[in-house]
Amino acid sequence: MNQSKEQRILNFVLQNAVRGDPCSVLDAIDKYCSQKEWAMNVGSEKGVILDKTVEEVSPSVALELGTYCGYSGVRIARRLKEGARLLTVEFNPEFAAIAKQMFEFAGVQDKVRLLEGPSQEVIPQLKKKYEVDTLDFVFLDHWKDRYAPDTILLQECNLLRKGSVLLADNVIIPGAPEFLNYIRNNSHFQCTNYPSHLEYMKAGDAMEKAVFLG
Ligand SMILES: CNc1ncnc2c1ncn2[C@@H]1O[C@H](/C=C/CNC(=O)c2cc(-c3ccc(F)cc3)cc(O)c2O)[C@H](F)[C@H]1O
Ligand SMILES: [Mg+2]
Repeated sequence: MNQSKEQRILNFVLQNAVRGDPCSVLDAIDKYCSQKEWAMNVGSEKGVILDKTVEEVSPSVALELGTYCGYSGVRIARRLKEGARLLTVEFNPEFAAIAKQMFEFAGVQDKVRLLEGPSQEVIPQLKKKYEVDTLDFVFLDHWKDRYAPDTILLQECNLLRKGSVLLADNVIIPGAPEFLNYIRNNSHFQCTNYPSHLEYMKAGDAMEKAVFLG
């Protein structure tokens, strides 16, 4: 059975990156996806916005929705302080298996916990099953029409506290109009837009940061 693109990305990392070196893993994925096969990783340009936001927030507990191959999970985990953890949610078993191997090769597996399942089922379990009190940082990068409902669900489950930071990828391409409309017209969130470019392409894209005001 011929391999998937995601398996080819992982193989390229295993053969070209350095085990235990997260930066070399990110560089290998960016090299493969810019030169061989495009893939929907947040990429190096928007990745810097992600890095800066994680450094600014310095989260103890971070959540990622949409693990895919683990690129942004490695990107976030490598910046986490001692004892901090990333919970990342992925419902496609093939992608989850790829991402798990990516985290182990990068050496961030002790900081990352991959939760297999749909976000709408996992989010309500975070407090009881995964011992989360509140989330300091949330990276949204899953199906774009799920950004708004999951942001509402996070609030309904009391997972946000004053100062919790949401960062959403792709608010231009593919776009998340319902999310932008919801979050920018909601007095409980302070929003900032970060113009950038679509990963590995010249087209314009942007990230949106939303700070929960409580
Ligand atoms: C709905 N709840 C979910 N729960 C758990 N895992 C989920 C859930 N929903 C999806 N997943 C999981 O999260 C991932 C989905 C990522 C979706 N990302 C994109 O579509 C996306 C698309 C483009 C793009 C831009 C231009 C173009 F021409 C074509 C594509 C660029 C981007 O940066 C993206 O992030 C994964 F695949 C899915 O199993
Ligand atoms: Mg994305």
